[in-house]
Amino acid sequence: MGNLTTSRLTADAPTTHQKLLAWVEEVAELTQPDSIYWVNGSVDEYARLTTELVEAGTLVRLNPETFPNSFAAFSDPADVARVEEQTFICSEKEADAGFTNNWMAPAEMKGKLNSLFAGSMRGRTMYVIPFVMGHLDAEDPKFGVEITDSAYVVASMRIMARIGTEVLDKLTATNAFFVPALHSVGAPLAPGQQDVAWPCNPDKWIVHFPEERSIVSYGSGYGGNALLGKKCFSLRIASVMARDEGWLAEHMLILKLTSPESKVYHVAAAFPSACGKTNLALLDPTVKGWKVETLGDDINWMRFGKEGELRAVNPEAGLFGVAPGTGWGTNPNAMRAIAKGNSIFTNVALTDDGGVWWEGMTEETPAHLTDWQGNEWTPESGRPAAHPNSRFCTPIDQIDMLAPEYFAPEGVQVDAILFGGRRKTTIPLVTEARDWTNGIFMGSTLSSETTAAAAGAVGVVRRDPMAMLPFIGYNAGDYLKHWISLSAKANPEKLPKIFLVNWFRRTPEGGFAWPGFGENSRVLKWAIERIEGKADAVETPIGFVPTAESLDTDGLDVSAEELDAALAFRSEEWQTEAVSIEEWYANFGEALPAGLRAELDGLKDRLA
Ligand SMILES: Nc1nc2c(ncn2[C@@H]2O[C@H](COP(=O)(O)OP(=O)(O)OP(=O)(O)O)[C@@H](O)[C@H]2O)c(=O)[nH]1
Ligand SMILES: O=C([O-])CC(=O)C(=O)O
Ligand SMILES: [Mn+2]
Repeated sequence: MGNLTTSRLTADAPTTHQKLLAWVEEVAELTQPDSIYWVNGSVDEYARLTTELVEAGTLVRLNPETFPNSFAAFSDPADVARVEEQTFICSEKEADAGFTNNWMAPAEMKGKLNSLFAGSMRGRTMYVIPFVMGHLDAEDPKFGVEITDSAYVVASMRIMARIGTEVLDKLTATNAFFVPALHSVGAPLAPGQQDVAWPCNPDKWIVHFPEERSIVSYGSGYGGNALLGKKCFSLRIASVMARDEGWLAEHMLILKLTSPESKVYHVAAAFPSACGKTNLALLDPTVKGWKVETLGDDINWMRFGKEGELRAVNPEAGLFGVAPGTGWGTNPNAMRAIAKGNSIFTNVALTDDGGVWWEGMTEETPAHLTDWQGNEWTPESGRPAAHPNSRFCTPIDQIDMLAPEYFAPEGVQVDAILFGGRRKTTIPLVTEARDWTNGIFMGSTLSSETTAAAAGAVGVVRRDPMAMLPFIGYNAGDYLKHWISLSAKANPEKLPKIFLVNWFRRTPEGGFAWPGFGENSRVLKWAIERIEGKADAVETPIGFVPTAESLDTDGLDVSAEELDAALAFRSEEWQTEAVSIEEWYANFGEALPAGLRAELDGLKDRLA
């Protein structure tokens, strides 16, 4: 509305932060919303917003007896995953975005975005969400403000991040810097026009300006495209901040492991989207005497501490987990967290008694469901009832096994780093790196089959350095250099050991060679025993792999053939792999750190 004048806006706003006020005014003038609402993050506000979303048909309220205070949303069928093809890093220089990112000159992109956003919020409310990633009482809290015209985004952001009045008050009191994160579903309403349940636009743009540290997202309402505190801020923009400030923003889970001798270890693990982070973070160990507690399931901010130790913090406040495959058998801890309620499910199926269901949730398949597209569904329908990238969004403090250190701004000391991908062949269950640089080599050459978490083909092997391919906010060669140069700050005694893992290798018959999930605790146990100098290993050209006796297989229901298929280093597979790594490294040109080139040369020599 043209009558949202500067003075009225400023008078109503719950802040005196001049930059924030100026930005809110500028966006309102451009996007022309009906009204502006400052999100305070309260329980009452959440109740009101979700009730409105139910009335609008965006949310379905679930049965309060089985899923208290929980809702299901169903997206447009064309808005179900991150859109990597439409994701841009708009640095001043193209070289600073590097070959892994889409790039456009900032001025040109801003021209395009300005025309898309002109009037884009007509007929809608513009919500202003103050948020902080990481702890509000961190030494240097990382503030953001998301402006969005989607109440679904507001409700989801309340689960995923620390938001609202307390954040805004500190942002105002310290006159701190914040990352402006602008989002519109790109579906303005003409006067009297009826809204749809999931407004969005076929034209989608997920844009980052790394020098300005700002984000603009248009056309999608889906998770990673629209909850801008998550991948856009905490990985793409944060990776640039981390490069400049000397830390690491990584796509990693963080877990705490306690051995039978009550020794405490922390493990960080980078796996690409839909490759097992949430599941490992909530693991129910099958090895006796070992305890796992959760710190984070997706994002890890790490820095070297005063004693040269690597410390990790989870900047998020919720889980945005892949629903299919999450079940009472595979991940009971996630199921218990979900059962406490206060969750938003997106693109799952509905049961006849007002609950949710997805493939793999229960052993028995319900006889009748409403699928994620609102159609009648029976086991004979011949299609999945839930979308393969359907998600549960649940507060992290509902996890019974949450480690108390989650609440500590100084984080935890990392003892081991795992890099893992989804590979049918070649990559053994676990390989320990020869040393730190060799471990960075493993991370930089990580590969995985694509999944439903991003739009596009599924099952294609691609290199995904540190599981960060879609999330490095700058030149990937500089990113690898940053990993190497940061290690100079480390206490060599305290550098984590690095391991390459693969839960997804297949037998010749095509099944998974390794049962995965809780059984992955056997691999964690081996890794820790390597750190303690207790477990044996065989040296191969790619690193150290477990001996038959050193991996605890007590009570494991796996045949000798399966175990061999999971564990074996096969020279012929690695001949092919080395060629593929060479091709991958060629993309970096001069930007490839010399130490990593030397690692590849060393591998080739050892394989020859
Ligand atoms: N076979 C097998 N499947 C697994 C294992 N761990 C996870 N999965 C499946 O892989 C899919 C993705 O697992 P998640 O733990 O949600 O993956 P994620 O890395 O957290 O994914 P994002 O949230 O997209 O980043 C689910 O369908 C899981 O059931 C495992 O050890 N073995
Ligand atoms: O970002 C999202 O939409 C979900 C997610 O965790 C991923 O894709 O890695
Ligand atoms: Mn996850």
